[in-house]
Amino acid sequence: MSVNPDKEYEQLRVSGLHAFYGESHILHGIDLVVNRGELVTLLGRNGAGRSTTLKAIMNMVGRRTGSIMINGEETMSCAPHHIARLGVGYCPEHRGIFSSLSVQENLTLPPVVRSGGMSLEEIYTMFPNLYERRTSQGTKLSGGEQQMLAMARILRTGANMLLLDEITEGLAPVIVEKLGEVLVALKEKGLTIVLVEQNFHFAAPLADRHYVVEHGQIVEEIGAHELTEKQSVLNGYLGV
Ligand SMILES: Nc1ncnc2c1ncn2[C@@H]1O[C@H](COP(=O)(O)OP(=O)(O)OP(=O)(O)O)[C@@H](O)[C@H]1O
Repeated sequence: MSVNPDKEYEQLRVSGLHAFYGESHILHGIDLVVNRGELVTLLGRNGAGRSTTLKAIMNMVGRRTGSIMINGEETMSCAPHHIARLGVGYCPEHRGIFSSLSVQENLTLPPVVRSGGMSLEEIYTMFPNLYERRTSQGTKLSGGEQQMLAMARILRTGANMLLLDEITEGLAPVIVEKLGEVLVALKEKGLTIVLVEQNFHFAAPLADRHYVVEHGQIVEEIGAHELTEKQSVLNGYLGV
């Protein structure tokens, strides 16, 4: 797959983003920037608004106001499939696979929304256990295999920016470690990753920067190099 290696390129800019579920006002002016090739986390307590931020970027929540620029293009009025065509792949919290289909069918079914998607061969090299389970039905897969399949489906679509929501949730440590290796490999390919993650020990060594979300706003931005110095501030926000 080919990805622009220019790391200075600003791929995502969210400004003054408000989002609502019906009458509930959930996001109160989110501001964040993600550059090409960066891995950025959204940290915060349960209910802070991290998942809603990813859904709002995809235009998958109710009413929104503000601005979302992807590759310099304003996308507030774009449908989710248009946003996918701009290279954004969204992996929701509860995994998006077709459980009645086999692994291989799941990997060949998604429409290639843009050029540069990973070939089946590349996918099976990155996820050897999916190759071993290629004829197994989605329902027969372990949680970890389902998570890998969900990510693999997105990589098939040619996405170069991944919005990943709680991908390690409920998975065994050995699978979490494997997912970490996959994220490192994707970063090396130049992909941009926005990670909503409860498992800070998983996210910390992978991330370039962290945004802390509280009550639907970004309340702190912490660079990887500042983590030690700001650990107590971060712990305060996360309630640990
Ligand atoms: N479909 C929905 N309808 C109404 N309110 C919702 C909906 N989804 C989420 N919310 C509310 O929006 C707020 C933010 O939820 P969100 O899922 O974005 O939080 P989060 O930071 O990702 O934490 P969590 O890990 O709990 O999901 C919460 O108060 C939640 O109850």
